[in-house]
Amino acid sequence: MSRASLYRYRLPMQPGVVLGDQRLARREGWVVVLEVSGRSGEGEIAPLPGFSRESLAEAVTAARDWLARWTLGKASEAQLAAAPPSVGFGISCALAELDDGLPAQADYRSVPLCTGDPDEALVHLAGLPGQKVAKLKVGMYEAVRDSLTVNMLLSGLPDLRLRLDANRRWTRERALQFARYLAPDCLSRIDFLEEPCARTADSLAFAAQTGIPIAWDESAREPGFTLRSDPGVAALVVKPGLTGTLAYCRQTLDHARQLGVTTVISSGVESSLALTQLSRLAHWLTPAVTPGLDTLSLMQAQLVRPWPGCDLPLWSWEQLEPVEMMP
Ligand SMILES: O=C(O)CCC(=O)C1=CC=C[C@@H](O)[C@@H]1C(=O)O
Ligand SMILES: [Mg+2]
Repeated sequence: MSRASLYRYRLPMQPGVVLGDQRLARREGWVVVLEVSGRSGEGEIAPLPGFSRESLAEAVTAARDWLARWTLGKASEAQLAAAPPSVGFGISCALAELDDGLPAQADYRSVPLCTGDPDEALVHLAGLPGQKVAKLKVGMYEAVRDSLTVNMLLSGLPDLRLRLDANRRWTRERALQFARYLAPDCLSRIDFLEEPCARTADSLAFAAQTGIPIAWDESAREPGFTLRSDPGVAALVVKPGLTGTLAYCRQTLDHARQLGVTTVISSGVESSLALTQLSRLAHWLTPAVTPGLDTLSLMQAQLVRPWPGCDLPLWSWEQLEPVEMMP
């Protein structure tokens, strides 16, 4: 006997959270629960506004449709692969948990995300043990201000390395302006700059002209994108929650590895439920690369599965809204 359930959640974000070009007051999505012969598996379906092509309505419609067929034994992996990415990811995680297809082990490491006051970030990073790598958003202010922040962090902490992310906000000229203001002795400690320019050609030209390695993130999820081992491309950021089924994510990671491109598993600002699954996935498939999963600090609560060490309130199943499934 197969049983599928969907639960709607609406988690409040911290005040002032801006992702891409959108302010996000709350994070909405669904938890899918699959039960078969006393075993169960869970997954999270959470398209991210401004980053996912599918809307919340499209996601839940596709999820209810596939799940209705699954309970009748008439759904296929191919149909799931053709579903919107957030649906493919959430349901494939639940299916994987049903048959132990997602290893339970994780180390819950993450590269800290620097948000808010750079001086506070400096103090926080100074206290971190071991190899210091942090992520910093750029492109939201003037190029000179962003470069001053980068210079301050890297000169203040000689053992710090940075992942930067412009979310395709710059023109080539603005990106080059940013690079010109960077302290030359700091450049070697920038692991990569995600998505500097709106146009991929400009991002490649930026990498070639400045020697600053870039990483693809949003571009790699655009229709027609082909990953190549272009000079200057250091990494591919993979957000499984926005990419698709676990099988497709594995294919994507394997393809990048064959091209010699480092892969970094990253959060799509899912709840603690999916983030713990992403940590397991990173430990399994990209164990040598610390993932970018430090997004719980953007939220005001966790969801049914806590992230170890996080002291945000944990919402229980009773705080979720059951969704009526298709007959
Ligand atoms: O990658 C990380 O370290 C954390 C996740 C993260 O930076 C992002 C998540 C979702 C959207 C963006 O704001 C941003 C990104 O573009 O990578
Ligand atoms: Mg990014």
